[in-house]
Amino acid sequence: MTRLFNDPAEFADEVLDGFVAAHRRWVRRVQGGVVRNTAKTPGQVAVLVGGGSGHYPAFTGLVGQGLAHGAVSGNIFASPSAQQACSVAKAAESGGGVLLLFGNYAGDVLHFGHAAEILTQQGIPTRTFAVTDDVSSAPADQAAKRRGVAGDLTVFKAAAAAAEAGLGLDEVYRVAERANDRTRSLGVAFSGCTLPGADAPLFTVPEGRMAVGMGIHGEPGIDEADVPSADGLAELFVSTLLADLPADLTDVRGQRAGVILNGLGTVKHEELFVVYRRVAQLLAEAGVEVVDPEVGEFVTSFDLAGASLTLFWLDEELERYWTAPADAPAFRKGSLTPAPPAPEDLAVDSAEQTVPEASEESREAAGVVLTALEAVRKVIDGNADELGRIDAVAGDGDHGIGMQRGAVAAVDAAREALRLGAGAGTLLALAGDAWADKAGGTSGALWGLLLRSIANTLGDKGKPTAATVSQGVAAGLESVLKVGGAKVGDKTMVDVLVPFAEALAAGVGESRGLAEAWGHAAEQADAAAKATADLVPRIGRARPLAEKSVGTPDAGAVSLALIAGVVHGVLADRKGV
Ligand SMILES: Nc1ncnc2c1ncn2[C@@H]1O[C@H](COP(=O)(O)OP(=O)(O)O)[C@@H](O)[C@H]1O
Ligand SMILES: O=C(COP(=O)(O)O)[C@@H](O)CO
Repeated sequence: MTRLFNDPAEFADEVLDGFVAAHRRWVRRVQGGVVRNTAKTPGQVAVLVGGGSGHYPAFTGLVGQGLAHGAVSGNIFASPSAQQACSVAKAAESGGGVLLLFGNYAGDVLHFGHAAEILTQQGIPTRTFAVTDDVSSAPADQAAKRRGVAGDLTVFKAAAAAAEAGLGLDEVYRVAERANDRTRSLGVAFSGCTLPGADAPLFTVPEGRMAVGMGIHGEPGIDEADVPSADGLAELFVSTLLADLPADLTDVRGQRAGVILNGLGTVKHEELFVVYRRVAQLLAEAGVEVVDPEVGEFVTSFDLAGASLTLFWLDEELERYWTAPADAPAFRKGSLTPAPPAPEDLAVDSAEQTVPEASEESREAAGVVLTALEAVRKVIDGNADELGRIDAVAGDGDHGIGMQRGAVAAVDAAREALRLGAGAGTLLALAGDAWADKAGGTSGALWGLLLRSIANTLGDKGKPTAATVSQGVAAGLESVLKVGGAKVGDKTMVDVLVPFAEALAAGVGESRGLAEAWGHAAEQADAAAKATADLVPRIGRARPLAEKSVGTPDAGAVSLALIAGVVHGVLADRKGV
């Protein structure tokens, strides 16, 4: 239960403000996250870590000498945006390129991947790597599908120490990959977490029972069992992880391993030490030599009651990086020579925004686009709680907040664009970028793409027509399919976007006006969204909770249908559109 918060939608930003205020020796705030507050080493690879909030000390608490150069910080349990990652990367990089490290979650993969493309195009060589240490999230022969949990720390630490040692970008990437190959984690949960403002936990575990293999956003595990003794939990952890070894390791006797016993939110350090006592005995009995074990909180899951064990199988190189000194707000090891503080003035991009020239007709249409976005904002505001509730049935409960943050940002950006004289295309493009930036998460990335695709087709020259709008929606659909990889029937927003785009194109092809064709398409969208209740999810976070989700529609499908409906209202009010 989270007791102390103000506006839930502002919680993650306010966490960041307070964190930075308390840790100025290590970090400074930049757009999108934090960077080290110490002088840069020219030519050093900048290792940036990131993901959603709610996992402290991941990710911001791991920024400092010997560890990350910066952290990109999203909303609670939602990946940050590509814009945030670009902004933090530009503040942190010092000429050696950038490695973006994050856990393997859809939104993170989309946003960090897009950021890497943008940064590389802008002359900053950038690579990404997704951590996949959670053995419960996929079988060993599908290790690339596994989620990233507390093993984030071993990969972050090894890569960052390699960067600190002066290795180049490709070499630092190689170290991250090797560290990930040799890291395995298993988590358990005794009760769920409750996000700020929510009146119920995101998920529950029956009293006296334990979810085995549960992920850090309540993703279901592989089993449920009675809550064991501390020794019993240690035995489960160690036996499971010794049965899932890296491919190049067959006999653990004589091997050296880093160990992390991680509290997931509300398990006391004292309880962890009791568990660790037995973990250490069991590893010694198996002939494993433990190196620099860590017991505490490293990657949490808000106020979830649970714990995880991570084994990091070391070779000579990985051990050097695992044991190298580090000094971050939430992780200190050894002693190092403090770097001088960073200069006061980190370059801030303060150039006045301008917009390309637009025709009179396009500027007029931009006003209609703004009205439509205002209607979208209103309908999302009115349904945010319900969207969160639906998303919590099988997802992570953040869809309402994410859509709300996206819609608010889109309207603000669109108003400013209109003030600057933008045409319809530019206004919608800026709104889409602002949506993706503030919403984060999978749907933020996809909504940003969708709006940008429509914007590109509208352009700033002539009056948007039914045909250009329909082509824009079709282009948006194509991008969402390509980038998101979902198909019809997977139980996502695609199940609504496909019939919507098809009905719109058909209506426009029959020479109906835009408002009429859109209205018909919106009815199809509404029916398609309702029909997703019958589907079993095959992609995204809802996939593992497949059965639980049947009977509830997909949150992203519902929000898309709501939006299609209110935009029709705006178009219908504009006779002749
Ligand atoms: N690969 C995908 N392609 C299209 N839509 C997707 C995909 N994955 C998830 N979605 C949509 O995103 C919605 C979840 O959005 P949101 O909660 O904002 O993101 P996250 O799951 O990253 O927190 C889902 O309800 C679904 O409609
Ligand atoms: O939840 C997270 C990312 O989830 P997405 O579904 O990818 O948005 C985040 O907490 C871990 O980075």
